[in-house]
Amino acid sequence: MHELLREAGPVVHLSRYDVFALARYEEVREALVDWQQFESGAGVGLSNFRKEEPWRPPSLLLEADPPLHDAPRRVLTKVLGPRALHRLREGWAADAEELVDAVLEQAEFDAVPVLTEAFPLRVFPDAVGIGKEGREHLLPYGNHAFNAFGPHNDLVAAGAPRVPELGAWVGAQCAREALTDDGFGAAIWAMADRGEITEAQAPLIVRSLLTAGVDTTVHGLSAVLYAFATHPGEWQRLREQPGLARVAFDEAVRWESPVQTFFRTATTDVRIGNAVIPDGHKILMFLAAANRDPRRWADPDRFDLTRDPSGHVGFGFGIHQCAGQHVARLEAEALLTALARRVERIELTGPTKRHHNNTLRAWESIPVRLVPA
Ligand code: HEM
Ligand SMILES: CC(C)Cc1ccc(C(=O)O)cc1
Repeated sequence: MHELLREAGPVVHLSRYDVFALARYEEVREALVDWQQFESGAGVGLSNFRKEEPWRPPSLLLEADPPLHDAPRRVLTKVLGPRALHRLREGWAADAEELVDAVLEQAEFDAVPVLTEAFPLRVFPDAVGIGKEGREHLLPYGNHAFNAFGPHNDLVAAGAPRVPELGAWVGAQCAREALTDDGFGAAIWAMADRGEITEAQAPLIVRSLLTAGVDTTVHGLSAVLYAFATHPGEWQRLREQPGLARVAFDEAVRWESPVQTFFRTATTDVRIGNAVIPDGHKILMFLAAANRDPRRWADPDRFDLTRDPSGHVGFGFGIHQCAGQHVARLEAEALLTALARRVERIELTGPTKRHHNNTLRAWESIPVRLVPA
């Protein structure tokens, strides 16, 4: 389907929702970079916040344009910066080794609940500094948030009944008194003390971490695990060169694109090629199609560790490029390094199952056998 969209032209009008689709690498990258003509402030889903009430108060990063976007972004860039991640590195590596040693006791298991869900849920909530109770709310909350970027279909309807409870729990975790004093959350509140942001903005910035930081890495880790289970030659390459773990994750994010699509809104009549996108219309960006555009990538459908995946749009591009990409990469590096040292081969032991979501390319089940090294 992505091929069809790419070949139909630089812009494709999808009449069902009256949106303008971009599926080629150049056009997607340019739309992501051109925040003035393609705004985020009207929402990055199908819903236009200028016409419809958002399902929750808009994000101060994702759903904001400069200048409102600037201070919250500066804060998250610092809070999720190299120094903060350096402090987490050793602990996350040890946690990953412990988890992998434990799963190697089992001959066969479903890698999704046991590994790719378990690891992010083991390290990330503690890194944010939220309480131990109720963490089972995180995945369904994120799952609904990602569905909510799409049309009001059965997936959104299925999640709607739990929104009040999930939203209340997530909101409560963002309060200063709910957070430990050593996590990302406390660091965000400390920025409010320094006047970099207001006290009113602090909880919403913590909410961004809880919304964007769990389901994405769960499905990103599932994607890289599935890639290695189906490409044994690449797994051997990683075992020979464990330093390839980080680039392997980026190649998996390019190849699978856990975040498949999201939108921008035209702030004027925008000309692309010989098409004009009328002011106020939604633009749907197909990241996965851009990440496999033969105009940009040689042999695009191949998961290939010898490729340089930099420049992929799986984490977005430009001023909204993923603020947590280094957190995601550190999680992946920890888990992949622990696996590469201990596992000779990853084998699928049964049919895999997808988890359907309006935005995420997600996994329900990946049954595997890990052959110990
Ligand atoms: C594999 C994992 C991940 C993927 C594929 C991913 C993907 C993305 C993408 C495509 C965007 C751009 C959205 C846009 O341009 O409108 C984005 C933004 C963002 N991501 Fe990630 N993300 C991941 C993990 C994370 C994590 C772990 C965190 C938090 C620690 C996070 C926090 C954010 C935030 C706050 C934004 C908004 C940035 C802004 O608007 O300035 N993400 N992410
Ligand atoms: C790919 C993006 C749409 C992921 C995402 C979700 C939510 C937020 C937030 O700020 O709540 C930020 C980023």
